[in-house]
Amino acid sequence: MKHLYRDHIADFIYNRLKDNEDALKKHFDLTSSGVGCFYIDDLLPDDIATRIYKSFPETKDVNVKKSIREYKYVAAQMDKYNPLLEEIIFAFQDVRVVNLISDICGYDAIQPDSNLYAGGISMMGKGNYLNPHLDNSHDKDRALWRVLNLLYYVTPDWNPEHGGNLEIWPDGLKGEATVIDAKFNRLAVMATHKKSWHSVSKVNTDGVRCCISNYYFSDQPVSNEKSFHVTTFRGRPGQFFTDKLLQLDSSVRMGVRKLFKNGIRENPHVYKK
Ligand SMILES: O=C(O)CCC(=O)C(=O)O
Ligand SMILES: [Fe+2]
Repeated sequence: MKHLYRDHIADFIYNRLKDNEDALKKHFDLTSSGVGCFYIDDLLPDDIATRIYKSFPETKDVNVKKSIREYKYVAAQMDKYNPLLEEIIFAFQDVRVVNLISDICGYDAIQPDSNLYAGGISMMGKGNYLNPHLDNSHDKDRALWRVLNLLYYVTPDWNPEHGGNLEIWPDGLKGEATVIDAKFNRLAVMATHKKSWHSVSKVNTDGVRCCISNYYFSDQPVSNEKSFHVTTFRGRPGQFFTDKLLQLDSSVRMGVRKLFKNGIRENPHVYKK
């Protein structure tokens, strides 16, 4: 009974993906030599997507992450917010949705992450950005590999000129970026591995770019990589000094994690139940 609503949302997600399965498979397959990805628009009926957007908290009521790496607002402790947010997040963890997305991407043994380690909701307002980075390779206990990133955007009338575009760098930061703008009611799915560089361009409008975020994990990595990496940031093309600083920052954090498996402080970005 309790999960009726998330089941109902999952039905819509499942059906929309299923109806487009072949095209999505083709797209993921075509991109997977670089960074496998696909996106699908009109994921949910417009009124549900709008209600999800309206249920986002204000940025003052979530956690800010602000450094030269990134500047954005996040929350994973979902029992503190409008319950619809928890329903939509966990709809993406419905076993039918997880299995269908695994199938589309050609991955086996995928599991969602009920701890919302680095998942949950994210909000980006004017001046917010995410520098190019690789997501942490693992889950919170470093037992599973992070293999897919699901980003569902819900801000009405968001367009590419507002910034906040997802940029994927299949040929690295010296190559061209594939841009997926954060269009209302769009789900973007991308592979995460040791070469899946991605970023979010600076938001330059007064609105807030709202996103529902989920990661999927597996006991096997996407490519034949063997070792752990922390979330690793770089400068954008042209940001020479930022790039040097971020490379140093990543190697220091990597060094710490080699010494102390779980880092020196507990990562606050999880859902404590
Ligand atoms: O918000 C997005 O489009 C990307 C988010 C992301 O890459 C991250 O949180 O690691
Ligand atoms: Fe990321």
